[in-house]
Amino acid sequence: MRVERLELRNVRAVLSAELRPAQGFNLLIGGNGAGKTTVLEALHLMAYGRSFRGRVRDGLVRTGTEALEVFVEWSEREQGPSARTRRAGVRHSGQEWSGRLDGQAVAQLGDLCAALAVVTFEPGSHALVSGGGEPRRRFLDWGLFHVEPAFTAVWRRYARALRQRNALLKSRAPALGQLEAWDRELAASGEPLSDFRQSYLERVEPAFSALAERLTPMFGATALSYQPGWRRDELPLADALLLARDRDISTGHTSVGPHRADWRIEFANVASRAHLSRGQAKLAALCALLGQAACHAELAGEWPVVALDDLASELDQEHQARVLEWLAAAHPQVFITGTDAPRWFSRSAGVEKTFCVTRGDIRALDA
Ligand SMILES: Nc1ncnc2c1ncn2[C@@H]1O[C@H](COP(=O)(O)OP(=O)(O)OP(=O)(O)O)[C@@H](O)[C@H]1O
Repeated sequence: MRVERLELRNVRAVLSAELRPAQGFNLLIGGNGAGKTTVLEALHLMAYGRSFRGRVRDGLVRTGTEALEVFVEWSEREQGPSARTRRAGVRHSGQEWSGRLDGQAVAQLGDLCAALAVVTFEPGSHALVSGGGEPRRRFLDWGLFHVEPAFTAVWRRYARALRQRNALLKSRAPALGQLEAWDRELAASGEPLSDFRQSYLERVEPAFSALAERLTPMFGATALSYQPGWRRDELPLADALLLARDRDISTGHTSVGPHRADWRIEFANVASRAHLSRGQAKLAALCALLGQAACHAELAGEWPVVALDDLASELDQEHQARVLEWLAAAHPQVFITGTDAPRWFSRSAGVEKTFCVTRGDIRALDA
């Protein structure tokens, strides 16, 4: 996947900008507060429906304007017979939005997000390792939305059943027949949902381990282990829901199921993730994200776009070099922001295009 054109209007400090990035490495260089991260946020918005720094209404729309606009044109499967150019645009006020994909209005933001695949590593990415389970579940679900056509329906069915069951539980005296009906729905969707997630994690693991060997050899051998959200090795979800029913009625929420699922990175030489420094947690998160990108390349037949925010301040030079060498060999389209170019580029001719960002103004440097 390769972004050919990216347009931003009224996104934070950027009044209006158009970028025509290259395949390979694209650097966005500028001073603090210049608007470099904003470009990655715009890409992320198109791929996830929100910025990695929060929702659109949390400050993404330029002050004094009504709505932001982002437009992306990208090519898909450039090498194959099904090569095509796709176009997506979104206008978002923070409250309301409208979007178009390939000339058609889209009904759900999710339809836009399913089209463009972007993997973003940013200062908050360590939450993938050191935070709660939510970002790790999102990690799995994002991958599956893109590579497993049957996943979305199963996910929606489970989410709906969970909402309904929780609403019923909150009524404190739920009708047993209704509760049983939603339990059946949860079990019927939760079992395949867990199968999808578990097998996806197994698919990510080899790429993750290969990267970890390269980036974090001091941690020793690695594994990714999945926790389904109930004792799946002992009983089916239907039984787990039945066993938890009295407790769930008294607490007013569903205590077992894939919405409580999680996964863990296990390193042979690290007793607990609490022993990881923040920088080490970031490295582990980067291995997971790039492992996911590599897995996506294998399953979807092409690389997602890779966005690395402020790489030089996140990793030391040795680790930057290892990451950049790996990316140079794999050759996805990459966007990297920084106040300066990572030093690795001074010894390699890897940069395809550099954009100078100054107070919301973005200009390509002539090669
Ligand atoms: N809603 C907004 N309207 C106008 N300007 C905004 C808005 N939100 C943020 N800004 C400005 O946009 C800039 C933030 O841009 P961004 O975070 O992309 O900078 P950056 O180049 O990545 O900076 P750094 O190197 O410090 O991380 C800041 O100058 C900030 O004051």
